[in-house]
Amino acid sequence: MSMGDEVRYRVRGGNRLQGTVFVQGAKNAVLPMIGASLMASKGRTVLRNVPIIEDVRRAVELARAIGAKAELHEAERTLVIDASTLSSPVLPADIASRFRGSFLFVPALLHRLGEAVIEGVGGCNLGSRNLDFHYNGFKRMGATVTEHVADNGDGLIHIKAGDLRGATLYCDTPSHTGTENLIMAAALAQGTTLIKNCALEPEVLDNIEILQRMGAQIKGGGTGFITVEGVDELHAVEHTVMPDRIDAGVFVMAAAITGGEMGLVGASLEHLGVAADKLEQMGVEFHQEGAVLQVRRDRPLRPINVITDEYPGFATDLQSPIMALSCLADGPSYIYERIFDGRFKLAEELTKMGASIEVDGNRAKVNGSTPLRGAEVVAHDLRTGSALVLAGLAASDETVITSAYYLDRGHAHIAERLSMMGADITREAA
Ligand SMILES: CC(=O)N[C@H]1[C@@H](OP(=O)(O)OP(=O)(O)OC[C@H]2O[C@@H](n3ccc(=O)[nH]c3=O)[C@H](O)[C@@H]2O)O[C@H](CO)[C@@H](O)[C@@H]1O
Ligand SMILES: C=C(OP(=O)(O)O)C(=O)O
Repeated sequence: MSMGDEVRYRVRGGNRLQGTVFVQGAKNAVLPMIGASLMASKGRTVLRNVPIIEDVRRAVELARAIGAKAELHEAERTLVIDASTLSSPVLPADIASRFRGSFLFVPALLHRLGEAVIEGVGGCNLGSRNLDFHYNGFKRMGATVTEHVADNGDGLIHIKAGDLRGATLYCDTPSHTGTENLIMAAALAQGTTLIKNCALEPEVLDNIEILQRMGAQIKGGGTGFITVEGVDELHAVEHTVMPDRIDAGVFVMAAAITGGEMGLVGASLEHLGVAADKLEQMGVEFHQEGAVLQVRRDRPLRPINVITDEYPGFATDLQSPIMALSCLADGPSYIYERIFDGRFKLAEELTKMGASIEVDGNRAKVNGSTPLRGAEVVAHDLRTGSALVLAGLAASDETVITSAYYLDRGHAHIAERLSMMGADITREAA
């Protein structure tokens, strides 16, 4: 990722955070919604509460690259998409390989143009990230999937839709984007589709909601079995993106790691799933007051045992942040990463800051409590980035986080939002 090293964050730790913060719209909800909006052959889709993050900027570029009109009104946090002019089935590598959500454009291309050409798929490098559940599902519905080598030697994948027909589909494990892509493929297919072992994440449900408002016939959202009755067309609608539970979780932990107190506007305790219970066990107090989640931590941090799992289990995207927090807990914490097989690169960065962490495959033991000190550290991926910001907030001296484009992929205005609560953090872009 070439832009990676150009962005840096500098954090000077030690300040207790206090105040009110606005939780952004959810990255993992808006990306499939942009994919859904491309399925409407006429009209303009209006998405509200859109997070102003790099992944959304890439999605806008990609929508334009395939012929749609897309305007991101940053001050209004509103995205307007007119997909009536969709014209190219090619997802070009220079944009598509910079974010994972690019693959959520595939169902729209299959339905609208009869084919999709995938030159690259991005996303954080977290070990192996396969797409077989998606490809197998598309094939069961009648698509053909072939791999080619382009003239420049790079591999590309060509999916030809034919007439997509309803079928019985499944995910081997409840894949988040897999469930979304199969629902979108089924929404405009002929006949009925049953999808087994579906993901239950709130973002999947928010995406089902927009699709239903567009005219899709979907039943069973929030259960392991989803049935989709294909319809002939979907129409453009207006929809407000749900709040980002991972962004909320990071701010809860910013309050926790600094011994602070915060009101999070838009955060939902329910959406935090087991993460809320784990943070409570560590010593965080929560009070949901309508749309505001009040949090504080004024007792010593206790160690924790975390097992990442699909929703409502402990979200893997909060695993790195809680690893940073557990460095300051009073005793050993145990973390078992079950979703991705390469999501512990953070450990070596935290070690540079004085942490003591033993990694063994997908398990890590964090030997707390060790005082953290500022260092120059690398954001290997988005959540490593947010975890290092947290560590920096609690560390002595200055922490410099390089390769921080990743952080901007998923968090909007993070330096400004933390500064408003008393943090000393600045963003530098070369
Ligand atoms: C844009 C988006 O929404 N990203 C989220 C989404 O990623 P994403 O949708 O890519 O994650 P999945 O739920 O698909 O992946 C979970 C696991 O299933 C495996 N798998 C997945 C699909 C497949 O076809 N074959 C296969 O083997 C993956 O390698 C991984 O080990 O869910 C992840 C897990 O909650 C989050 O960390 C990401 O932030
Ligand atoms: C892994 C993540 O995102 P993506 O799937 O977009 O790479 C993430 O949000 O932490």
